[in-house]
Amino acid sequence: MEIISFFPSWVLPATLLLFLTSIFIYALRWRSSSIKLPPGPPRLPVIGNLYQVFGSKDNIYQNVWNLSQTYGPIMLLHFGTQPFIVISSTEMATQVLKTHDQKMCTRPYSKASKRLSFNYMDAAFAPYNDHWRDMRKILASEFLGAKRIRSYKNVLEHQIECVVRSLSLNSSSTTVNLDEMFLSLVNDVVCKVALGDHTYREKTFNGRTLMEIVDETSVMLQGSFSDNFPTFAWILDGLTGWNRRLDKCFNDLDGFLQMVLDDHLDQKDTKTSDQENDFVDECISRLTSDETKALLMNVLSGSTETTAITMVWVMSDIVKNPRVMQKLQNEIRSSVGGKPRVDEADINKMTYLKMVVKESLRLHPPIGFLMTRECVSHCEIGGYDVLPGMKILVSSWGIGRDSRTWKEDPTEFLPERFENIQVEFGGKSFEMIPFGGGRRGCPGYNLAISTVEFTIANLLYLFDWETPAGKNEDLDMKLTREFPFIRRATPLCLVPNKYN
Ligand code: HEM
Repeated sequence: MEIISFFPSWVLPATLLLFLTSIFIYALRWRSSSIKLPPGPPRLPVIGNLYQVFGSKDNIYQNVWNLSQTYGPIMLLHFGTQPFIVISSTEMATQVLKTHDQKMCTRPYSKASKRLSFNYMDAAFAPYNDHWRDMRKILASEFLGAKRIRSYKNVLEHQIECVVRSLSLNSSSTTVNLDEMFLSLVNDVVCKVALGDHTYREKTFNGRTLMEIVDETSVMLQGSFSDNFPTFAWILDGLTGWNRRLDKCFNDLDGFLQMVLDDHLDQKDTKTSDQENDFVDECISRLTSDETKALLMNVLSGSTETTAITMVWVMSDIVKNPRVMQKLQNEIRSSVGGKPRVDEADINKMTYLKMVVKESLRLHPPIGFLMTRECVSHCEIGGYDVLPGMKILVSSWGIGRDSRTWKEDPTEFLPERFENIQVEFGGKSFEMIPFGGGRRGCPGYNLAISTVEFTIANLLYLFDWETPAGKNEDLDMKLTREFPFIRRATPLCLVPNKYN
């Protein structure tokens, strides 16, 4: 008692505060020194590991895969100053997309994704929150729900009919560019189903067609160089003209979609009761205009290129492997009988077709790294710490070729491997993940697969396909060095011969 009264009254609380602060600092130091980050290759100042990923002649997916063979299925790379955790095995992908999904399911901020998603009003780039959940539900019920899928399939059937007619009119020696043909087919279908009218394909805003605007949007969504050098962002993006390009892209996207919304609002009062609401009508009735535009951006940029690129790779893989083409055509032609076209019920009988599409998606997923995720709270993966704010890149390209999972000739195109391996999409298994998984997995995978199967079955039913030189086995399968879509380095040009 006496001792306490000997000191001024502030001394005791101050000592206690000092003591607690020291313990806190010590605990923090101890904690940070005990943090075990994943291994990674040595990095250079400022650019980090960019030179190892973009510096060699191989494609970037192969470069990252090669690094993972040395540093392991979970590694740390720095793109500029930004740390990325790179995942390259089924086991580690299961940890990210299933075990720790809730801690890994937000998307990182970028200037482009914020602007082009109308301030994160969308379902693909929005952070993980209630708004994202609501938008995803609307997408699932109004674009991917049973009623809309029925009309999607009718439109697809009609468009395939148009493609078949135009192919049949060509002479048998005419070469067809399948990259263009598939993109145009998917764009027509998605435009009609999402916007209610396929003539939007021909309309322009500021001199740009919708597809040009969507293309540019996909490019800008990859972000700017400065995303990896945030300290210099304002100088780099200003000097390189990137800010101006983003402004133009946003103005075109916003302007075009506003035109679509205005058309729908104008027609609202003249619609008769037997005319069904299209996707835009449904969105307008329950969302703000920015939310509607953001969701339309997701549908247009998320479904068109991805589906068309998949069709190009499936067709390339089939043509490159005459044995597979023959076996597949036998299956299709015997399932359909003598009918003029393949219908949906026939597809259910075609087990080999399903294996072929899976095998192509395994070797050629159109998106080589899943859309970047960001860790929201500390977790441990493969014995390493992953810290909040770190970005996560999952290599679907590498995982599909991993010899630990795909033991039999992993780089060979061998659809029969699926006779013994059960693989399902939608986050049920992670041996191959072309559609990602977990909460942020692709909601459109069923629609995409059925579109690809139906289109390919019809084209193989009605035509035999060969390369202009007639040597199908020699088809070049090189990839572009582009990011994020994995495309063929050269367009797929083939000659269709009508099958009688
Ligand atoms: C072959 C075609 C397609 C492929 C390969 C594909 C692939 C992907 C991938 C890899 C992701 C990221 C998943 C993740 O982070 O785990 C994704 C997300 C997404 N996809 Fe697809 N996709 C395709 C078709 C479609 C279609 C037809 C739609 C229809 C609207 C669609 C809408 C979306 C949306 C909205 C997201 C964001 C999901 C979220 O963040 O919650 N995709 N897709």
